[in-house]
Amino acid sequence: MVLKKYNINPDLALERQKCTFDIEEIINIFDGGKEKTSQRRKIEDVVLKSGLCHDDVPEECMSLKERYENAVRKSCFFSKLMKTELQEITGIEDFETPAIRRIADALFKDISPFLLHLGMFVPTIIGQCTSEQLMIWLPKALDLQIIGGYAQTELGHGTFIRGLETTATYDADTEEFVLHTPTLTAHKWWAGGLGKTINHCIVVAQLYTKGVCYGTHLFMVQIRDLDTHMPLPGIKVGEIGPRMGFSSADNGFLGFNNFRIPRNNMLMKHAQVQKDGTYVKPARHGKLTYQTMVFVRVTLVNEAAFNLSKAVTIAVRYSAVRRQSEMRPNEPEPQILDYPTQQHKLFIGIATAHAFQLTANWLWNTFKSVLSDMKKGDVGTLPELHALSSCLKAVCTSDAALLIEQCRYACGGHGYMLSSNLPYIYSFVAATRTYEGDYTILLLQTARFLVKAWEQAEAGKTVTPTVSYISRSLKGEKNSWRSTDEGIIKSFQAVAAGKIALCVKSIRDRMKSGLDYEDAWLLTTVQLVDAAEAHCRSVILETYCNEVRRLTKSSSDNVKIVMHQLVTLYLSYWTLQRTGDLLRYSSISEKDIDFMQRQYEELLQHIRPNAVALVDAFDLRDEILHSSLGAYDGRVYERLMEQAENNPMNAEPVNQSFHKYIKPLLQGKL
Ligand SMILES: CCCCC/C=C\C/C=C\C/C=C\C/C=C\C/C=C/C(=O)SCCNC(=O)CCNC(=O)[C@H](O)C(C)(C)COP(=O)(O)OP(=O)(O)OC[C@H]1O[C@@H](n2cnc3c(N)ncnc32)[C@H](O)[C@@H]1OP(=O)(O)O
Ligand SMILES: Cc1cc2nc3c(=O)[nH]c(=O)nc-3n(C[C@H](O)[C@H](O)[C@H](O)COP(=O)(O)OP(=O)(O)OC[C@H]3O[C@@H](n4cnc5c(N)ncnc54)[C@H](O)[C@@H]3O)c2cc1C
Repeated sequence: MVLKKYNINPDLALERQKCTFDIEEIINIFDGGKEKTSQRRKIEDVVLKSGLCHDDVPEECMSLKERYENAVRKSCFFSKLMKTELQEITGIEDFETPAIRRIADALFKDISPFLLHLGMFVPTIIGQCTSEQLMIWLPKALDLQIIGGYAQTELGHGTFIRGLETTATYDADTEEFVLHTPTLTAHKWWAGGLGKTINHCIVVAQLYTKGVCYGTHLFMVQIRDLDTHMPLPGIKVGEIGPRMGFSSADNGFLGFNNFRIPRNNMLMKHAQVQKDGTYVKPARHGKLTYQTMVFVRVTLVNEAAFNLSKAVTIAVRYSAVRRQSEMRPNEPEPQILDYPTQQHKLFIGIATAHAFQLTANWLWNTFKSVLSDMKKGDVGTLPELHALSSCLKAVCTSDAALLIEQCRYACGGHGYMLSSNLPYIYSFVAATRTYEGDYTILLLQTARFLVKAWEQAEAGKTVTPTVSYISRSLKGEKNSWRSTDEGIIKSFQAVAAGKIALCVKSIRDRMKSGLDYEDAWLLTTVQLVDAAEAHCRSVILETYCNEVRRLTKSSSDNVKIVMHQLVTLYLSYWTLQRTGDLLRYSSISEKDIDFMQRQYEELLQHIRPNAVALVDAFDLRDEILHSSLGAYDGRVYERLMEQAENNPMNAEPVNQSFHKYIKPLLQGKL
């Protein structure tokens, strides 16, 4: 759609005059410096000027097939643009560039069918191939001579990877693997792009050689002819059908009928099958084939932050424009943003977007540092990364989904319109809670790490920094509540330590009563999930505070004030959400809780004048927001009417169904 130009809505113009800080300063902080802001804007200019974002009809008014075809068209031209003009700005290998991810949303209101190519296929090649394999596939994949996806999940199993049924049996006579789908439930299911788009695929299958099963391994498989795009003989492939979101991407199913691939198509960086069929197991760590999942979990924290920032931008701008009800008789209707309950719904969204973005950046740096350790042969930091990325992916995607839905509630009926974009943002983020490891499953992985850390600390061993609070707790350090940043973080750590202690005790008590470890663990899983969530909260709170302090060191006083107001709001909000836990595990009193409640309500008032400026500081262009409610100019009603008038349903004054059905019904002739 071409966005019509309007003058700024007067309410929104007034809001911007109230701003107490330099927006550009905050924009630079989140981009990582002035240079990066300028590079991002250049990238956005190039993409927006390309005309690629244009749709003849709104995406939501297209059929599923049209949506898919439109998304493929845009993906192809976008890829070409990335190879040409954008390459000059970013450098071809720089797929990490967050600016590319951001501007991709200007093209796709839903998602690109190529997402998994960049999001999982290329990262798997980079992380799992030998250098010889890398030289064969990486240039082709980066140049889009081959397009790929990641097919792990099957109809019968997603979570339990060890239970996957697809087999890859080595045939030493021909030096090939034979891929086979032995049952209905063994069909690959869900892989993005698989339905119609991709010609190659990373397939996760149980490896058999010399009659022995060695568990799941990764294989590069060509599934379609490069010229005709027809499925290769022995391949059954298609689209799985409409779903809650992801409508413009083709999630697919895949089955193999004794399909042969060369030996070299097993990704052999970590484990190998030699020509004679001898299996060589990974030298360092048994779970290195899970590395792409860890990578995506890390990027999903960023997705949670980015999508929440979009939703809260839309809802805050709308709330500044929308007037409803009256605060006192005969007074003009106030902006709904003036209601404290509305501020309560929204300002936590702004603070959370900051908290998650800074946590995502920190996690990304941790990920890079673990990768560099692993390159040197040291896998010692991997368990902590796995525990961190698991709980942060679970909690951040889950919180973001809830807060995005809250943004929709905050926009009343208009938030329910697809043109608000809130339903799209929600359905995308809701899926992130499930894929790449379901919420509960990932928290249980973190819980395993926490229980182990507890046992290590008990044995007097040093534990990693993110769980050092366990050692303090075991030394008998009592928590004394203080309502400062550090004080609150310490109390949240005391909550996490208290919950981990209870889990350990429950497991041990259950074992004493005769249960084996597996049953004792199983019966404690409700508490274990809770403990892992509490640990994750303490990590987010601490990272957010530390990062704001670090990043605003040389900022102006006004930016320091407003960024710190949001930190305090976040800490107060979570204190009030978790009073039960804090009363149980810290020395917080009723009086302290009253103080926190008052502080929270005062903060809402302090933040109120800067609310619009704070969402402007996410620097999200209208073309990325795609929202009739959230555009920079605040012309909500004009856009809603514009969209209604453009609705293809209104192209004819009388729909044919009147003549076919309604009229005969009215006349008793049906
Ligand atoms: C156009 C431009 C766009 C740019 C694109 C860039 C970014 C885009 C952003 C979006 C993202 C991209 C794509 C998004 C779209 C959709 C993608 C969706 C993809 C998928 O969903 S793929 C399928 C994912 N599936 C899962 O996640 C399954 C979850 N299950 C598991 O991970 C495992 O089964 C399990 C639950 C971890 C259990 O595994 P298991 O082998 O049974 O192990 P355990 O016995 O439980 O544990 C043994 C031991 O191993 C440790 N462990 C487990 N996992 C790992 C790991 N990953 N790393 C390190 N260690 C691990 C575990 O902790 C245990 O350790 P102990 O010491 O306790 O023994
Ligand atoms: C939009 C979308 C895109 C996807 N894209 C891909 C892709 O590109 N490639 C790919 O391979 N896969 C993909 N997936 C699949 C995805 O990774 C899985 O759906 C996900 O990992 C969850 O697994 P599942 O469906 O088997 O859920 P299940 O494991 O069946 O989960 C169902 C419920 O059971 C619970 N549960 C399961 N096991 C346990 C346990 N041990 N303890 C306690 N509770 C348990 C879960 O918590 C959950 O509540 C995609 C999924 C979606 C929704």
